[in-house]
Amino acid sequence: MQPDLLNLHALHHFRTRSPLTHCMTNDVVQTFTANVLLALGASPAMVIEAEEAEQFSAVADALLINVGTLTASRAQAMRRAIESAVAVGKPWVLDPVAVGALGYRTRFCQQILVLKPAAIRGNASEILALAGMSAGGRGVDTTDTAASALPAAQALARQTKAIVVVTGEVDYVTDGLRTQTVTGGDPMMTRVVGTGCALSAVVAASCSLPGDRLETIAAACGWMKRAGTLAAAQSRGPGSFATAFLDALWELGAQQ
Ligand SMILES: Nc1ncnc2c1ncn2[C@@H]1O[C@H](COP(=O)(O)OP(=O)(O)O)[C@@H](O)[C@H]1O
Ligand SMILES: Cc1ncsc1CCOP(=O)(O)O
Repeated sequence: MQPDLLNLHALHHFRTRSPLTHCMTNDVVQTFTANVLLALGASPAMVIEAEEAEQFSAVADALLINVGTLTASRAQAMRRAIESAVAVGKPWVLDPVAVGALGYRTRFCQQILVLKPAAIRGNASEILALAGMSAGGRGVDTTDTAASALPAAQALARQTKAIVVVTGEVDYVTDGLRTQTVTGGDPMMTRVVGTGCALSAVVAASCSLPGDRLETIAAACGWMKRAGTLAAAQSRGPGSFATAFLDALWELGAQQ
């Protein structure tokens, strides 16, 4: 990551505005996602019942839709929440967990793309599959590199008008015309569940900020990568990494 991509100005803005972030996410990563948002200064809320989700997404600053543990009733609630957010101009972000590998969620994600997500964040296999260019990864894990998925990300961005983020050893953030590259992080980020899902929540929160959305989302990717680098240097394995990662997000900007 280039130093300026940490974008401390955007980080200060993010913390000051503390985006109220409505997370409709999977069962595995709820607490970690909330803690990542809190460590960065945002305000998470996990509201999932259809009636409440519809109500809350109109009030929150941004909505995250993560299909990691999708069920039919959750799909219905998610659709109502998205429609409600869109009706009042609030941004929503899609994390297409394991799309391509599994049929029901793949069809659901393809259907909701017409509701115009502000951004889509996935690993390489998920982005390739959502773009219709491959059959998906190994469950929730990628079998492709982010670089190999960049053309698919750019095509998906042009098709949907969303900012598309494809993550991995290098993250790419694209609107189909411009592409930002974010380096850094550590492979240990893939040994703790939820770093990708939590990044998608941070991307959602970032979408609520004014300014150049591509730049802000790239900054958000940089914050996560920077925290991953710092945490890896201070930890002994996945357990201490997760704790050090949250601490690093909390301290981000203090000594950089
Ligand atoms: N090999 C790697 N080196 C450095 N950072 C990585 C690596 N793989 C993934 N990351 C980072 O881990 C986070 C999760 O990305 P990824 O593993 O692609 O998502 P997912 O959890 O959805 O599969 C991102 O911040 C990404 O930049
Ligand atoms: C393990 C698992 N199973 C269904 S959702 C999920 C979490 C995936 O989280 P991430 O891709 O961010 O590590």
